[in-house]
Order: sequence, then structure tokens, then C-alpha cells
Amino acid sequence: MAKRSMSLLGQWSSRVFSIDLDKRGALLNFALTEKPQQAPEKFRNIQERCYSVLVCGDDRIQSARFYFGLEDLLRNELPAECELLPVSSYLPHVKDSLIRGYFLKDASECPSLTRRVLGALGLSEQVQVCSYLRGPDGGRWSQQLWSGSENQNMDVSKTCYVVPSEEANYHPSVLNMENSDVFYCRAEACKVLQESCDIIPESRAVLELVGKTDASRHSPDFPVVVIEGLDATGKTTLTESLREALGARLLRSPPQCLSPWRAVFDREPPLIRRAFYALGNYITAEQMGKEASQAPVIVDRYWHSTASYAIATAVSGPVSSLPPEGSPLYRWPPDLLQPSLVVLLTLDPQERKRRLEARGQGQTDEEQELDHNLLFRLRVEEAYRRVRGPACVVVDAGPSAEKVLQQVLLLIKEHCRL
Ligand SMILES: Nc1ncnc2c1ncn2[C@@H]1O[C@H](COP(=O)(O)OP(=O)(O)O)[C@@H](O)[C@H]1O
Ligand SMILES: Nc1ccn([C@@H]2O[C@H](COP(=O)(O)OP(=O)(O)O)[C@@H](O)[C@H]2O)c(=O)n1
Repeated sequence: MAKRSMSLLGQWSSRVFSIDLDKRGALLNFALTEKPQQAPEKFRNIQERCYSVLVCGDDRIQSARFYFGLEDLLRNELPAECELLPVSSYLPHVKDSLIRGYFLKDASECPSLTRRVLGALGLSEQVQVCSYLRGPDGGRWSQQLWSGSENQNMDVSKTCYVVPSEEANYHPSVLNMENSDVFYCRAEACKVLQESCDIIPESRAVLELVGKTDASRHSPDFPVVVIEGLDATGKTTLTESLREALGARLLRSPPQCLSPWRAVFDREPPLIRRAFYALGNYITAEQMGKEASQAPVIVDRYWHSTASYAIATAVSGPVSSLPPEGSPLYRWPPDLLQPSLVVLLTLDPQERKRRLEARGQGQTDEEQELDHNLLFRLRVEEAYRRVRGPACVVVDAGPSAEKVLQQVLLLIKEHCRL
């Protein structure tokens, strides 16, 4: 088994496993120890016929795509009574140590089918399968690493015991965000697309559009004003009115020239999708630099959107699972042109829903989904507020379109030389 998981095994007993019990942020954390120990009461739901499947291949593009398709693959192949929960395994406080997968509770009548499916998966270079057993006295829970052989032998020499672990301060995804979800320089985002050229030919076309000049230090003659906010907060309406009122040029990120490929990258896992949006900002920045030498520039979405959506999607649960305020994850990429002003439009959730419905979107009956969406929206908005360099100025987009326009014009007067 010449896979990276072997080197990972050296640290196996230092790893924390964090099971995402629901999208509301309930995490069940456990660690492993080599000495048999009594498991605490709260692990009683880690029962016989539980498994973990971790994706830990060497190639980050392939692993990201494999993990992205893993849930569907498992749901299609496993008995319907198998419950699937996302699991992360990481070394506490060690950046980039996180590997992801699924934790499975098999309540089916056909345990052999589940084992067969997992046995076949375990043969893959990208996957590590473990099962969990209750000891004879009922108190000890152990984890056995599968050797990956065809007959699904367990490698008993790799038995570890499950013990509780300390609560992590933040969602484990925070450990791997840099250069997986958020890219702080053009070169890192380009690298991802270069590595994916063979499987996503569109990457080449995107890379050809990304310039190489660093315009970040260039200070434009005219102000550059970015309008940010969740969908349906009124960005399109406001940016159009600002264009007219100021005789400004209107740009957006991702730029028009990327439209033919946006749908392709939206179907890719976060690593690739986020690199695509990051590069969109650099293309828009080049256009900003040019246009702002002739007239004021208004931009519909920019870096705040890229960073905030990426960070808010990578974690689950409440706002407290975000990286803390002041974290370097909210910094501005030093090679990306900074605007003169960033305005964040916020809207009462009911009014936003009303506007979405008026546009024919947003009616989802499922209450649970709405609840999850609510947490997601709260995380995005909070991440928006935490991004620095420049920080955004928050404007309530609830009043009439004309009133919002007047307020933003006033802000532009205050913040920018016109
Ligand atoms: N200040 C406002 N008051 C009431 N309705 C608005 C206001 N601004 C925009 N709308 C309406 O809300 C909907 C969403 O606005 P839009 O500008 O398309 O948002 P976004 O570009 O942020 O998705 C549109 O139907 C628009 O006409
Ligand atoms: N500069 C940008 C713009 C959008 N995005 C992504 O694009 C999505 C929003 O796109 P959208 O189509 O809803 O945007 P609007 O049409 O509402 O302006 C978000 O999920 C972001 O992940 C980004 O990452 N960076």
C-alpha cells in the first residue's frame, strides 16, 4: 500500500476526528490512543458497524474531485439505511493537516454489502477505510485500519482506541483554507488551474486571459467603488444607477469574458471553483486599472465576495465557527488592486426573500433547508464584515432604490476624490 496514508499513519494516534453531525455546527470530536481505554458515554452512538472513509491521495486536484463525488458514489452503492456524515481528520493546530471523508453508520440488514463496497473503495490509492468495533466488555471502542486488500482484511496491528478530544475553537476546515478555499496571490490560484488543465481543458483558456502585470501598486486617477452583498440585495439596481449618476464605467467580477466557462467551474469542487473566481478578480482588476484612468469605476462584486463565500462555505454551523475576527484569512491579497471604497448592502431576511420571490426564485418549502440557508447567510455577511484592506462600509438596502442611491452617493463623496 504505497499511498500517502502510510506516512499519515505515523501520526495516526495524534489525529483528531471531527464528525459533522448536522449543518448547525454540532461536531463530535474524538482522538485515538494506542492503549486500550474505556470510551466515554457520549460515544455510544459510535456503534458496531460504523466506518470512516478518508480521502488522502497525493494529487490535490484528483483528491478534491474524488471527495466532491464521494457522497453521490456512496449513496448510490451503499444500502439506503447507511447514514453518511462528513468527517474531517486533522492534527490540532497544524496547518494543511486536514483530510476529509465520510463517517458511515450502517443500519442496514445487509452488512456484507456495505463491507464489499468499502472494501472495493479501500483498494483505491486515494482512500483510507477504517471500521469501529466495540470491545468485549462493551466499554472500549476501537478503530481498525483496513489494509485495502481485496478480501477486506483488517490490519489489526493498526488498532487504536477512541477517546474524547478537546473541543476545537473553530471549524477544522479553517486549518486548510489558505490555498484550498482562498488564494492570496495570483500565482497560487494559477497553479491550481495549471494542475487541472489535463482534466478541465477550459482552465487553459482562463489562464490565457489572466494578465501577468501587477497593477496593485498603481493608484487609479478616478475612484473605484465596489458594491457587495448577498444575492437580491440590490447590487444590479444600484450599480446601474451609480453608473448613470456618475457617468461611470461599470465592471463586474467575474468579468464578462469568463461567462462562457463559469458554469463549468461552478460544477467543480471548491479548490478549483475558488481558484477560478480568484483569477476573475485579477482580470477585473486589470480592467479597473485601465478604465479608472478615464472615469470613475463601479464594480459589481469583487474580492470581498470571493473571500467571504469561500470562507463561509468551507465551514458549517453558526457564525462562531468562522475564523476569528482579525485572522490573516481575512487579509487582502497584496498583488490585487484595492478599490477606493467597498459598500456592503445588507437586507432584512424577510425583505430579501420577498425580492427573491418577486424575481421568481427562493421559494423552498423545506424548513430545514431555510434554516441552513439562514446560518449560511449569517456566515457570509459576517465574513464580509471581517475582510480587511479596505473594510466594507455597511449600507441598509431596505429603503427605496432612490434613497439607497443617495446614501451611497454621499458615501462616495466622503471617501473618494471625484
Ligand atoms: N432598494 C430597493 N427597494 C426595493 N426593491 C429593490 C431595491 N433594489 C432592488 N430591488 C429589487 O429587488 C430585486 C433584486 O435586485 P437586484 O438589483 O437584481 O439584486 P442583486 O443584483 O443584488 O441580485 C429586483 O427585482 C429589484 O428590482
Ligand atoms: N467576485 C466574485 C463573484 C462571485 N463569486 C461567487 O459567485 C457566487 C455569487 O454569484 P451570483 O451569480 O449569485 O451573483 P449575483 O448574480 O447575485 O451577483 C458566490 O457563490 C461566490 O462564490 C466569487 O467567488 N467572487
